[in-house]
Amino acid sequence: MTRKKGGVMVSIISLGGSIVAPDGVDTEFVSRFIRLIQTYTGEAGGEERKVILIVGGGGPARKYQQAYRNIVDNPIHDDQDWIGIMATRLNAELIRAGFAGLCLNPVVTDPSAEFEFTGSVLVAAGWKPGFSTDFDAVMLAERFNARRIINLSNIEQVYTADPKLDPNARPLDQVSWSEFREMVGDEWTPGKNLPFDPVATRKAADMGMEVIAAGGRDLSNIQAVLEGREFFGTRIGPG
Ligand SMILES: Nc1ncnc2c1ncn2[C@@H]1O[C@H](COP(=O)(O)OP(=O)(O)O)[C@@H](O)[C@H]1O
Ligand SMILES: O=c1ccn([C@@H]2O[C@H](COP(=O)(O)OP(=O)(O)O)[C@@H](O)[C@H]2O)c(=O)[nH]1
Repeated sequence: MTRKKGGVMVSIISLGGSIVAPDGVDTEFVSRFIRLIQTYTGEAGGEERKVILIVGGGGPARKYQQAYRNIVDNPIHDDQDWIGIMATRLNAELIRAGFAGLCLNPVVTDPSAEFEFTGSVLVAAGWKPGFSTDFDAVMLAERFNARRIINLSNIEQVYTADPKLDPNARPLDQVSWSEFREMVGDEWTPGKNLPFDPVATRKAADMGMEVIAAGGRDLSNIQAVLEGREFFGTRIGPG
């Protein structure tokens, strides 16, 4: 999550579309979340605090992808992904504009390209087919030498299996990359609901990163994660 260089600390947050736009936009959550980040970046924590938010597609991404699958006989993976990407960009544009003066740069849609980060907050969205915004978050973490990604979703912890499908699924406080890879598999499926996508998982594991998976709606818990205090969630990391 963090990089301390020249007194600047950059936190990388993968903001799940499921909490920004579960169906339509959750405006109450979005305004409360923006206020939290405004307060966090505004406080002097001994160094300048900056935040990069990578925003997912949520309900609109899945609905439009489903509509496309209903319309054509042989839906193409890449086209499903491009539809999802556009939903991430719409959500991201809303968040960027919501930050007003704190976010001075355009939404980043290619984490490998040159871009400026002059404000306190930078907003990123989907890039290209083949993975989710989790992968874009890993790319940005690599670029900013961050060891940690905060992954906020509609679920408070990672479970042994999808708790919506498996009643015996157990929540985990900690899970190693190798165990997690067994859970999520290796293959990318457009629109798939997973705590962290398989392609992002491979890269984050190779880089020895740590992902903190936590619920997006508990703002005091998010603050605790940002400030390096005790929190409720799951640590995914090297074994
Ligand atoms: N092992 C697991 N642990 C927790 N959630 C899982 C797991 N496998 C699948 N899921 C599903 O992943 C969902 C979160 O992914 P997703 O809906 O894509 O969130 P976001 O939009 O926040 O990225 C959960 O609500 C849950 O149904
Ligand atoms: O760089 C990206 C980011 C997103 N997507 C597509 O957009 C969808 C929605 O993004 P994401 O899964 O990150 O949203 P969230 O799970 O947070 O709602 C994904 O399932 C992919 O189909 C993509 O192809 N490339």
